[in-house]
Amino acid sequence: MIKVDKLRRTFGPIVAVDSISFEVEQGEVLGFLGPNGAGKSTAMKMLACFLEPDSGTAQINGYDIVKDPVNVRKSLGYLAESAPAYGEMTVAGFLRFICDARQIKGADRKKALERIVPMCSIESVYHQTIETLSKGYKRRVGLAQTLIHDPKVLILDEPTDGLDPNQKHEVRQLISKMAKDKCIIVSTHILEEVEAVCSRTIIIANGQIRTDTTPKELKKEHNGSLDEAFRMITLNKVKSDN
Ligand SMILES: Nc1ncnc2c1ncn2[C@@H]1O[C@H](COP(=O)(O)OP(=O)(O)OP(=O)(O)O)[C@@H](O)[C@H]1O
Repeated sequence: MIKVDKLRRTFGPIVAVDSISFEVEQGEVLGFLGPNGAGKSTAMKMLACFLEPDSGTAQINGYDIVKDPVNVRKSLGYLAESAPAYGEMTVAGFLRFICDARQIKGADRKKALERIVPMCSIESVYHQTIETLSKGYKRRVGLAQTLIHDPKVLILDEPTDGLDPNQKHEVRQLISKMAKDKCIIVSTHILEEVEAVCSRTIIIANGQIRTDTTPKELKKEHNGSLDEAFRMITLNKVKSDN
């Protein structure tokens, strides 16, 4: 469902994403791990057609991100790192706006909203303006926006950022519940999140893929500690670069 082929992006002299290739199948939740500035968000933005690659490409649900971005956007839900939402809109107004943009109308709209509002636990803030919401609720509204058209592919950039432990747990459960029918990439700094929701993990550092394995294997190879695995895999290379 996701096939990434030598995707590369630079910003002036900075190589943010350095020719990465990987595939993700339906039913997989791929954890995208890496230190600050590793290139995770840049890679996700390219997959979601928010940023053009310098070279390379990717197929999402069979559509090419360079040649067919409209169909790519229809096939996927993308939660950006700091989900952009219009502060002055109410949650209800914002979700109606997203439905308009995605051409979800009439009975389908009613069904979509009845599904998504309880799913993301935003009933209590539904008529509140977005600028007055706490960080956690803003994140949940972002998640509702991402899921409203029930896309096959989900690209979630730090979906639990800003949530309290209960909300983190809820969102992880939600991701696990959806996983069977979808193809999901989740970026995170939280190693326990990788264990909780990911069937596979890619560690990226300096724009390159350092490892592509299961969280279980990764732990096994590093004395039962994902923390150590992360440090060894990311810091080692930084040391040898310097
Ligand atoms: N618009 C931009 N202009 C210039 N440099 C950028 C831009 N976006 C990203 N970069 C640079 O590209 C590199 C990768 O950034 P990116 O945001 O993809 O990393 P990340 O792994 O998502 O980091 P974090 O975990 O901190 O969110 C960094 O060196 C960053 O400064």
